[in-house]
Amino acid sequence: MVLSVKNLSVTYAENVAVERISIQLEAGQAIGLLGANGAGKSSTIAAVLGIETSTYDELVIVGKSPFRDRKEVFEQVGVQFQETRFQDKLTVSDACKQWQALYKKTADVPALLQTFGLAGKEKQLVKLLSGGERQRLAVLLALIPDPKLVFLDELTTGLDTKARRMLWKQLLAMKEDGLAIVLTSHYMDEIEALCDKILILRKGQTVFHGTIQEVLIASGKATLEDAYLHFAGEEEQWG
Ligand SMILES: Nc1ncnc2c1ncn2[C@@H]1O[C@H](COP(=O)(O)OP(=O)(O)OP(=O)(O)O)[C@@H](O)[C@H]1O
Repeated sequence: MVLSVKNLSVTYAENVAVERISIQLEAGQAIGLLGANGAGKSSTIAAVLGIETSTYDELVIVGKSPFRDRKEVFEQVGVQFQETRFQDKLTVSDACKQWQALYKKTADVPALLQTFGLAGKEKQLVKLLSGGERQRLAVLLALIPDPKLVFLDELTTGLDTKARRMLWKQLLAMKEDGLAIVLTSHYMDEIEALCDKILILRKGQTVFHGTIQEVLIASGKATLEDAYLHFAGEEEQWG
């Protein structure tokens, strides 16, 4: 098991942001964490990584505790955040080198640059990359540790169709090689392309956890988008 979370809750002051969430993930599997804005997806990821305080019955990530074995977990887990911030004078090559320096063992960076369509852009300032290129760089950096598990937050927001397809293809190939993925996305085609199972949060509560086929049956809807809206409580109202 690459990730085992049992009954994890996150509370801010008196507000419960996530209540008793459980996730089990094996090597080569991907789970989609779904929910409306504010449903608790980012809080869950932060808690699983040990960045946010939480209560839980079990929290084991790549066989370790994110608190006691922070270093070992860090070496084997990649994280792509929604908006990665880069320094003004940083080039693509500098960013890769800085990231590589953080890890003992790293993936083949020139190969990753090729895969992500950034070969030839090594000397360009990160701030001058297009939004989509910067997004691809953020995913590339998350893969530099050659992780067993990667957290991808809003993976292809802002990417064009071709870039999205290329990224999916690459991640599917990495899954075949055993990479486990926790993905948050508001795009249901992305979830269908990459995920073996989904967990839908609504105001911090798990309202569905299962496969895509199961969510269609349970909701009585024909498409994942309709099934998602049914469970996430986004039908016909804000919030
Ligand atoms: N540091 C914090 N302090 C207090 N409340 C917080 C904090 N972080 C998040 N929250 C609240 O916890 C709830 C869950 O937020 P979270 O960011 O986990 O949602 P999300 O599902 O990731 O949303 P989005 O899709 O908008 O990124 C929200 O009500 C949010 O306002």
